[in-house]
Amino acid sequence: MDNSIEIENLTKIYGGNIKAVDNVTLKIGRGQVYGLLGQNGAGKTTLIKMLTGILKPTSGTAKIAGFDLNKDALKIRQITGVVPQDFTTDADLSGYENLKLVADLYGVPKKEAEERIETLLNMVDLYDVKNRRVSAYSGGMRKRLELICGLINTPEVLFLDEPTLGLDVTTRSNLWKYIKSIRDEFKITIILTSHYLDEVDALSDRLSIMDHGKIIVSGTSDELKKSLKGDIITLRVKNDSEEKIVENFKDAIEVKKMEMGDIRMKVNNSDVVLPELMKYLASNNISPESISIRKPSLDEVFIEYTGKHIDSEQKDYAKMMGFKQR
Ligand SMILES: Nc1ncnc2c1ncn2[C@@H]1O[C@H](COP(=O)(O)OP(=O)(O)OP(=O)(O)O)[C@@H](O)[C@H]1O
Repeated sequence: MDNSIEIENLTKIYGGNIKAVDNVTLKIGRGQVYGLLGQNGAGKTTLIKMLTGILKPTSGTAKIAGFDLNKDALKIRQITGVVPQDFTTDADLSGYENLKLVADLYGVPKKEAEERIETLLNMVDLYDVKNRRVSAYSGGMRKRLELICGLINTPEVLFLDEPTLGLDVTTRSNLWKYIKSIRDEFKITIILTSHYLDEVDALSDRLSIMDHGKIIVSGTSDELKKSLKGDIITLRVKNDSEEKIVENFKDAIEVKKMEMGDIRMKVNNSDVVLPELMKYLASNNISPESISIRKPSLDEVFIEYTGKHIDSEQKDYAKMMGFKQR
């Protein structure tokens, strides 16, 4: 497949010792939605900033639509669109005025800009409110406006950094509809960073899991789920019983104590192991607080490859506390 992005050994070290992006090598095919999944602090934003020419890499290189990051940063800025995490639109201006401003910044000729703005506003169902001040938009409407601001220069590659961060569940899935229609209509490459598993699952053709600045694993969501092989039993018991259970079931494909007191057991066949487990708990007078069986999900994939939960809620709260709104 024709690649839209080719990254080679890209590294960013902040202040001499914070390795935010660590030797990333990755190829991203043209016309795909590519998900970068990782906890806050995994290095996703830093990677995007380098790929859009905003931040200079410490070492390594990348080509965006054939342009070299270290030589053609200006050109890269012209052919990419970025929708950052924080709002960039001006709340005191109308939706239309914001779009016009961005079009002017990119030097889009007047007539072309008018046509493009109209098409984009219709695409995300904002045409009827185009003259309303952005301060009167809902969070979802404003995000839709931000989304099309990133498309004004008809980019070859669109970067969406946590596009639905802080939005409620309904608004988030509503926004997914628009992201899908952008992909289908414009046939551009979309790089999407997110710490929402369902979002990356629903939107990405392929994805990479990032952790501590590194790409841990890449593939389609199905490939990654299939790579897990086996059912997952998650069990929560009182603390002093955990070690005994882990020891007793050490012949499972994998058994380990997780953070928050869970025991995670990967087994070939949960239909066989579950009755054994229940028998063991009963005969040892251990009453489980909770027990669940799951076929591999993207959540399990994340745990398998990073050794931890993605823990969205806590991070959302942290994010919301510092969420910039004008
Ligand atoms: N300007 C900066 N100076 C110093 N350290 C930074 C800077 N920007 C980011 N970092 C650090 O680099 C690491 C990666 O941050 P980055 O923002 O790229 O992660 P992320 O996965 O995008 O998370 P988030 O979604 O919170 O932005 C973190 O440890 C972060 O604290």
